[in-house]
Amino acid sequence: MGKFKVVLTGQTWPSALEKIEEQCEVKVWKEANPIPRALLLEWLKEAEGLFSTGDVKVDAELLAAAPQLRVVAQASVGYDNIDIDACTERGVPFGNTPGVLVEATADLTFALLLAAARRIHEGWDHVRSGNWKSGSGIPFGVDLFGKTLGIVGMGDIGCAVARRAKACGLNIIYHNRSQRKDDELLQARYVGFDDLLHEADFIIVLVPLSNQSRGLFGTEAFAKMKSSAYFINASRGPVVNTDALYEALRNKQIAYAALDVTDPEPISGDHPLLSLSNILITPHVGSATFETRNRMANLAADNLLAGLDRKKLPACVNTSVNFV
Ligand SMILES: NC(=O)C1=CN([C@@H]2O[C@H](COP(=O)(O)OP(=O)(O)OC[C@H]3O[C@@H](n4cnc5c(N)ncnc54)[C@H](OP(=O)(O)O)[C@@H]3O)[C@@H](O)[C@H]2O)C=CC1
Ligand SMILES: O=C(O)C(=O)CO
Repeated sequence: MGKFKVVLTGQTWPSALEKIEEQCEVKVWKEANPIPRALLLEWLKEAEGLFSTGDVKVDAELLAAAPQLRVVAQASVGYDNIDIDACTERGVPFGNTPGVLVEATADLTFALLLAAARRIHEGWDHVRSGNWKSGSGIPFGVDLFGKTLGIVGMGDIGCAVARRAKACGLNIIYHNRSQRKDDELLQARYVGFDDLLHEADFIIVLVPLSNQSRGLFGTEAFAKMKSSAYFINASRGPVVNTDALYEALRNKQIAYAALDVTDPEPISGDHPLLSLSNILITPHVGSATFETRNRMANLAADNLLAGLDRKKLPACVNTSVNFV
């Protein structure tokens, strides 16, 4: 039997690539910019597997252009760029990478909270620019201990953030569409969305992007927050209305924002948000550690190879078409 034909929309880690290349003939997009749509569709004409690095839209048009496709695997837990219904209709299982990135993403999310609360980046700028002549002019922050953290999206990563927050003496409230069964264990209180906005000193957003969560944080939501609130988004940029966030920060309706994700993403260096002094932005690096990205690439490769073999994917989103 010949090798499977597989398309990779970007470069992946050597250990994962080696595994794929043992069984597949691969076409890899190696440029820094995303693969042009027309070229991707051309490449997919005969492809049996698609390995996505996250920067392509997988929809009915793409699936129609890939009649031999057996599986789509993506090296991320979020899959807002994938039309799951379209995959299911075509009988194509889609695999993502839950679990393996939880601790790294929780570390980064909590690091954003700490950096914003204690102005770590501003302190470093102060030192590096040679302005540290005495105790004056140093950036002052706010305490965490005894304050309230509101987590919107208390899932795998939200719970890992909650553990870190508990160790710092924060009280935790959270909002999901439904209450968790393990609140007591988590020592977290379930509240309605508006109550969370009113009560929280720090708000962390970790909801998947969906039609329900798109624009969840807009003018109305920011108006309900404390003027001393810190807002941290590590989920997806479009969960937040960027113009509304800009106004809320500019008018000091809220105190500070720290973002790992933006809309648009990447955000350009001359975007108005970047001119504000009460914001900190990292370039979507939640899972970006050597170990974690390696694990994600390998799980995605395992999903891909299982799908090509018509076997059960280790992590499948549309389980109704997962092979048994
Ligand atoms: N910055 C980065 O690099 C990374 C970002 N992410 C993002 O984080 C997201 C969360 O990941 P993970 O924790 O693994 O996912 P999980 O599925 O484990 O958790 C998601 C949680 O969000 C809740 N939720 C879903 N929709 C809504 C909604 N409309 N309103 C309120 N709560 C909602 C769910 O509860 P319920 O169903 O009860 O509502 C669930 O508890 C990913 O989808 C991804 O977008 C992930 C990894 C890295
Ligand atoms: O996994 C995800 O959803 C990311 O955003 C990148 O790790």
